Amino acid sequence: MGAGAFGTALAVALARDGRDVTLWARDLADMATTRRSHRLPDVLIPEGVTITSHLPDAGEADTVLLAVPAQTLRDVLIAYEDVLRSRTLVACCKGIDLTTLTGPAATIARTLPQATGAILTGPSFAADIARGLPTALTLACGSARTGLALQETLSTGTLRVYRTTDTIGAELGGALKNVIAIACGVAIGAGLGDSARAALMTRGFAEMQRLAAALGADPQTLAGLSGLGDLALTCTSELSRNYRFGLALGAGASIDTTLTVEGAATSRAVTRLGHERGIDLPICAVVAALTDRDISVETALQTLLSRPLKEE
Ligand SMILES: NC(=O)c1ccc[n+]([C@@H]2O[C@H](COP(=O)([O-])OP(=O)(O)OC[C@H]3O[C@@H](n4cnc5c(N)ncnc54)[C@H](O)[C@@H]3O)[C@@H](O)[C@H]2O)c1
Ligand SMILES: O=P(O)(O)OC[C@H](O)CO
Repeated sequence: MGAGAFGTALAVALARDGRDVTLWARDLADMATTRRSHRLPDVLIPEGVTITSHLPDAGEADTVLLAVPAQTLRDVLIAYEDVLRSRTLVACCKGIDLTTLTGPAATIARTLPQATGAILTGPSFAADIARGLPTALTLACGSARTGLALQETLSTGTLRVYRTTDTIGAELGGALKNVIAIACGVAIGAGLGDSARAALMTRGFAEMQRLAAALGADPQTLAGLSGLGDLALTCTSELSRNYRFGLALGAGASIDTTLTVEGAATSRAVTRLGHERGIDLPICAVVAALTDRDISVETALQTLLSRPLKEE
């Protein structure tokens, strides 16, 4: 579900590997004839993928990949409850819901408790997956048995899927790395240098670990693909929309508001979560304030540099 960049890339990769795939688009436009998503225009969707805007066309499909933005996941689950509630739902989005302050796996569990929920996350650009470039992902599912089955279902010759039962760690890693990527983009966009970016990545990772530990995640999960792996990719590549959003903020350039930039809303959500739980998340808070245009880059920098000195 979701024929944007990621949903299309996953459909293409899985169909190429022989899976029976139906790709659901909210708005079909001319996709069924052009066999292209306007979010991934260079990629031709193979005939093996059934493209539809009518969800019941998914028929008996027992696994549904939800590749919609994190802030829309809850609405999608509610709108299509009848079709989704008895299936295995794999959230492919990276973010924290602003209303409930929950990640995708927890959002599924709360909204459709009868469904089996899982999350697919980790360092991966849609364009790379669609081109068949080697990519490693994390599949997190509270049920070890379902996780094992999903790992088999979603792995292909070029997509290597690792599994974990730590859904909270996996979803926090994917959500928070986007916030830190915005901070890194701002640093580079404002000309603060690579050393500043390395500091933000490292201290940002400390914030990810702190929040994850407080919410009951396994610290090892954060050191894996869904945390450190995706942080490394997103904070260093101009293919990342979150990083590019930060670059534009830092440079004072115009922002492309049509793009999905998950870290913007998530910076606000995790800042609220931090306040509620009494957890210090200074980089996330600064990103939220910058995103809301509440502070300048200069103030953001001074805020971080003037904090009390501490042990690492
Ligand atoms: N693009 C990537 O490289 C990539 C990689 C890994 C994970 N992701 C994650 O996948 C998620 C989706 O990202 P994307 O890149 O595909 O975004 P996108 O903007 O390319 O596509 C989003 C899709 O969701 C659809 N959509 C939006 N609101 C909807 C709603 N209310 N109901 C139904 N459909 C709706 C849009 O029509 C669009 O087709 C994000 O959480 C992102 O972090 C993306
Ligand atoms: O373009 P971004 O910033 O949403 O990043 C895409 C993926 O999450 C990278 O793993």
